[in-house]
Amino acid sequence: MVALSNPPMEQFFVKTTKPNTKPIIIPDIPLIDLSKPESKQHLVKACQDFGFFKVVNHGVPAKFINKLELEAVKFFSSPLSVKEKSGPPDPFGYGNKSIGTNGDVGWVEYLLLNTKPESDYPENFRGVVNDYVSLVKKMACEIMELLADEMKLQPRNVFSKLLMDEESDSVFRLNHYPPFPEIQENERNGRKLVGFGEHTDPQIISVLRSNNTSGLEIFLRDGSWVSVPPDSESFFINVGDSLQVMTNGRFKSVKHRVVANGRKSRMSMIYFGGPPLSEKIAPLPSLMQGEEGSLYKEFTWFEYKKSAYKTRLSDNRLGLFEKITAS
Ligand SMILES: C=C1C[C@]23C[C@@]1(O)CC[C@H]2[C@@]12CC[C@H](O)[C@@](C)(C(=O)O1)[C@H]2[C@@H]3C(=O)O
Ligand SMILES: O=C(O)CCC(=O)C(=O)O
Ligand SMILES: [Fe+2]
Repeated sequence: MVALSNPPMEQFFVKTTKPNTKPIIIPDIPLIDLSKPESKQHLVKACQDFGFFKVVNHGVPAKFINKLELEAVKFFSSPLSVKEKSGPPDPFGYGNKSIGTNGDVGWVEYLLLNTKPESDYPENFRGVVNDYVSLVKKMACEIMELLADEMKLQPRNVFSKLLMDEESDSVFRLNHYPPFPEIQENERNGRKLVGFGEHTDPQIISVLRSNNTSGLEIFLRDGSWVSVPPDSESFFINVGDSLQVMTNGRFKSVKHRVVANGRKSRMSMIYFGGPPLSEKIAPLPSLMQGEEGSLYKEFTWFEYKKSAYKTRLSDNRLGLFEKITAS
């Protein structure tokens, strides 16, 4: 029998630019209060400036979040041999340390689930995941309708209908980042342990909720990585590559990553809202002004996804679809 070896530990680290420095805490992470009507302008600005924001007063009852978190804790604390019965992630299922199929590794174990009804889920997850996903999808749709309103796009469900479509190709992910005790020693040497390497999400919108353990970092346009303070009662939203294309680059899909924590486990749950496979991903005609041309070649979500899944996490996936413009 051939023993499967773990990837060498060196592969799990990234160099930090300045050793011995504390992570920068994002100064003003855009905060959207969904109970306030003026959130619309704020939302558009957050999508343009950061591609990332935090949502409060979101209307998702804590009971549904807690139930799912409890099942996730139970699942990840079960023996590896039990978890592996739900793997490998091809593309759905349990995965451990290896992300995707192109050589990425991370200090993480996870469960990737199809959000389509009747999908095959590990025991105890079916009801809780379905309840959670429907609520979070509803919130994502509300956000996208507010965005459409503010941008004067007709109909106002121009984005949200893609997630509501029966054929919507959405994914749900549970990530568990175990603590890594030797982290401080590594940080002193200017190295961070990567939980989930830098990347952008390919879909339209991602809705993330985590426990109160830090780790998520976003990449700002000034070239710095900033740590996002965790908040288990809020949701964090990020613009995906497809929404960047549909807005012809007005909204930015944010580059983000997760670094491991020295003392505590981080647990996150993410809904990735995607369009149907056959959907053409292109700038919305009603958004284009004057002589403005599309920045992107034409493609369907199926074509983008197929290409994206051949890439490594940190690759610029959209680059392949950008039009080359003469300057
Ligand atoms: C390395 C990879 C993992 C990923 C598929 C890919 O080839 C490139 C995109 C990755 C990503 C990032 C966002 C989501 O977590 C994810 C499920 C997705 O749709 O694209 C993952 C993919 C994955 O883990 O399979
Ligand atoms: O686990 C997290 O906090 C973020 C993970 C992530 O970015 C992803 O799964 O695409
Ligand atoms: Fe992500």
